[in-house]
Amino acid sequence: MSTFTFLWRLIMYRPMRYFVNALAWTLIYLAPIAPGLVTKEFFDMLAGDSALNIGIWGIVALLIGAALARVALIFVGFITDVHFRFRIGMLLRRNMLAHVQQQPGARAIPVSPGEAISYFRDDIDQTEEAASWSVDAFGMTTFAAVSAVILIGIDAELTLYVFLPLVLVVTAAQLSTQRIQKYRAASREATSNVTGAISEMFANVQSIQVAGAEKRVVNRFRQLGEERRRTMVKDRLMSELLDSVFSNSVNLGTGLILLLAGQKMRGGDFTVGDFSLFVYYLTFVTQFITNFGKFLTYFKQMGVALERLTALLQGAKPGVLTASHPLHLSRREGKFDPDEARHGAAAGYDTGLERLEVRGLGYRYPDTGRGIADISFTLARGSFTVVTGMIGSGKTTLARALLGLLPASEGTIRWNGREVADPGEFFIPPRSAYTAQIPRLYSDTLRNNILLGLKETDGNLARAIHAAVMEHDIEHLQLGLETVIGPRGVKLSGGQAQRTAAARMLVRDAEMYVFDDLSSALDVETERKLWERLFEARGEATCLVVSHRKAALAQADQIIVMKDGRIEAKGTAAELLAGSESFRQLWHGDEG
Ligand SMILES: Nc1ncnc2c1ncn2[C@@H]1O[C@H](COP(=O)(O)OP(=O)(O)OP(=O)(O)O)[C@@H](O)[C@H]1O
Repeated sequence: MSTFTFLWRLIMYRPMRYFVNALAWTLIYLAPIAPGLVTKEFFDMLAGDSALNIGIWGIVALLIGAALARVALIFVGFITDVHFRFRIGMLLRRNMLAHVQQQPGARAIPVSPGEAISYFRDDIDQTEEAASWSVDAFGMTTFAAVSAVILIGIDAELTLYVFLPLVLVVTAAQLSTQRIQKYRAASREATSNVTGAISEMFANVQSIQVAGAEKRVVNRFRQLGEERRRTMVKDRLMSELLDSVFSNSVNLGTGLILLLAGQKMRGGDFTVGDFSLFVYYLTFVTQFITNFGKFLTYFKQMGVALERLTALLQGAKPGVLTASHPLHLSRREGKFDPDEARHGAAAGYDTGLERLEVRGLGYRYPDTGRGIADISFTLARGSFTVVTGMIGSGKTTLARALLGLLPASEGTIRWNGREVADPGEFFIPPRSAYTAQIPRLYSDTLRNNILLGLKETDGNLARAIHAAVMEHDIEHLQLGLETVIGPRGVKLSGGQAQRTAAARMLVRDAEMYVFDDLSSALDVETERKLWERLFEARGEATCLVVSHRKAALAQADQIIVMKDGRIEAKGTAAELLAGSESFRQLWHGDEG
């Protein structure tokens, strides 16, 4: 999609609001025409050349009236602008967020969350800015055209002589924006290198001291500081130079008018009022050129923002960004109903799981070409299935592709015989719940981390905590469930973090529980208790568990042994001990 099409589609999202905004700002930009003409009359009156006969107070009243009208227009203009630009920003953010949420969970965004936030904030701000300035560009051009007609009417030659060099000077300055962008980018990068170095130094004080590297680190920091100084000086020099060109061009223009007009005034065909009108409009025409340049810069930046936003869509059509959706800002658009939005994918399925069939499931990571292929198995209601295998054999990939957290490239999944079209939207509570190998915890209380917004009812929290073998840990925490566990749960041990995630999963009633290597940070005794309690608590629920631990394998109705992304063997522990060499190794390896 071209930048222009992007802008056009955004405008067409709310064309009436854009039109009203454009009208308001065109009037605002046209407003100085009137005081310019009044000022001309004032000077002509002093010189006795005035055609209007309204006296000095009449002129003062007209000037005040024109100023007040402009203030009122600007007031209206800001309201129309805010309504238009924030709707565009909200639509883009809404569409991007909806797209990210529809992506398979493990690949929702192709960048770090910090970077994604900068796309949502800065790139969309940039786009809003350009769309908003397009209105100004239109208004300013109209002003320039009207004022040019008036000035040419007074003196075409002077208009040309005065405005042409001015246009050339300011345009030349605008053309150097590319250079200023280059300097700006370099100074930004140098600044982030310096701040990056500061945070690395603070994070690694001990390693720096142990390696006796203080001097080298300080020298490197000096180098980075020096680089930053150099790039900042260039950046500032260029900006100041441009600023001075813009602000001085009015003075230069006035000087030029004086030189050229003096002659004409002596001849009597150019009045003092004409002179004042030229000078008055000159300021606004200069502003027009500066601001038009600004719009061009914003438009270019909008192109960059569009590229970045499109990259975040990971191959989806850029049209996703501008698709029209209600923002639920007015009563007419109605209230947003999250349940209606969420459960579309599951309509028509029975919730109770009788049988889950997976046939020929496959997924390859685009960057390594590794993954899983030809995975087929069946889970019966209430069964306990363990997926096992060596490190890197594809166990996690299997669980994630099944749940739609990775986009499976082949295969089918059937829930009670009916094909699941979108596993990512389908496998959510109350159909299934999942604990990842590396739990995602938040800097909040333990209680909120487990409940994640769910209501606490009839001891559901206590039961989940008991099943996840967490009750002793909570007793030993000074604030118990109200303990704030720090960013990403840093105040918890690895095992506590995993069991918190397990409790989060178990507090949600689900037909199917999927655990990815839940026991990797648990001691043998805690793990034994965990499986025991889980068997007590889960009732009819079906479990799919990634594990290599005997405590889990021994309980399994079915074990799937993975090797190099494929199923190597399937069966109970006894069958596999008799028939699978890989399984024997895993089983005895756990003893070791
Ligand atoms: N995000 C990723 N990008 C690219 N390749 C990946 C990614 N994650 C895993 N792989 C590769 O896919 C293969 C299967 O990995 P997977 O994590 O599913 O194995 P696993 O059996 O769960 O391993 P572990 O026991 O260490 O958890 C491995 O060869 C791994 O290198």
